[in-house]
Amino acid sequence: MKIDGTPYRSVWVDADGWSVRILDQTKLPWQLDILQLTEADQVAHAIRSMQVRGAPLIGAVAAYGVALALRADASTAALDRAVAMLGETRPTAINLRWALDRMRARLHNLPEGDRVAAAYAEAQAIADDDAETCRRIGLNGLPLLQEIAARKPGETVNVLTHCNAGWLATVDYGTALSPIYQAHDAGIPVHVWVDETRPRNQGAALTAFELGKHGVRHTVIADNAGGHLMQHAEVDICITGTDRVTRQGDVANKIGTYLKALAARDNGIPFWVATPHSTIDWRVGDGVAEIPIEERAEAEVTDLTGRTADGRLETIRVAAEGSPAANPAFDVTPARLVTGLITERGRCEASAAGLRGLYPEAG
Ligand SMILES: CSC[C@@H](O)[C@@H](O)C(=O)COP(=O)(O)O
Repeated sequence: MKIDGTPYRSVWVDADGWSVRILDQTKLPWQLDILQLTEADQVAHAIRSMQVRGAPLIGAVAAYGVALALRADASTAALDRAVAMLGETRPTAINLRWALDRMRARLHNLPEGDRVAAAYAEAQAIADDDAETCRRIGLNGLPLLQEIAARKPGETVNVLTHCNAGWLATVDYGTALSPIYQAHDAGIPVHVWVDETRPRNQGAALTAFELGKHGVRHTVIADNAGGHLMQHAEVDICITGTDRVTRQGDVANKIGTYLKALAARDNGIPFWVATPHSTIDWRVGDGVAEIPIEERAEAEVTDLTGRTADGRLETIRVAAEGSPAANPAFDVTPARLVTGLITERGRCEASAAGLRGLYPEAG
């Protein structure tokens, strides 16, 4: 996708042919900082500190992290160490484990001398696969927005989304935002309600930035506003991304997604979740019981970061001094509240049967 006319992916290999470039997402939308990663430790830090975030993107960046580790030491022990170290950076998004398992499977049995080139090729394949997958998710989600537009000709199609599941969260195009970009490009008058997504404000900062750069009409709302807007017919459809879909169709996503799904159900509004194949965890059934939920630092809740009028980035405390905070970063929306899943293979019911129908070869 583009920023001010320049095309970007959210991760790429530098012109030097080996170092890895990312956009520092802790600085967006205020500064466009491109970081250069040269060691696996830096990749782990980038994922942990959320310089890169979003389930598909952390998988792809971790894959490049393995390549960087092997460049320093191509032994099997180093491969295993890198996979273990990178795999511990964030617990909820299954794409991380999916990408690292794929890297290990590809590289483990190769002679040491062949591993570095093969690691870069595999990481590139993961990144390219993600971009194409997300493009297809857009194509497969587009009819949902076209149907709404056909029901109310000339009127705005209002979509509500949570967190950032756009191109910044993937390698390109995004998941939840991909159908929205397709619809906008096709001339559908789409408008997006952007949940601010406390505590880290990925909606207000990243989704709003992306949509603005693409010229998509949008409005940032407090997380608590969605239910009210739904009650007053201001939302036609909710579309979110996900960090892990279970084989029975439960969906983990950014904290607060579950509450939006409940409000959508109460108001008869379709609640769709866009997911690439790499986000489906066939080993897990009951998402509420089994998906590990990341607990992040209290400071993300007690403090806020933003830009001052004179252009400085500043973090201030908004919670009462001394009050403790809890920060579960994700929640699980049970399949019964999900209208359906949008995948690169098409759309399906959020259920074991629905997923099996699209992925008959799975586990
Ligand atoms: C296509 S991204 C899907 C999810 O990863 C996204 O909705 C989300 O919850 C991201 O959380 P984050 O904590 O910013 O990594």
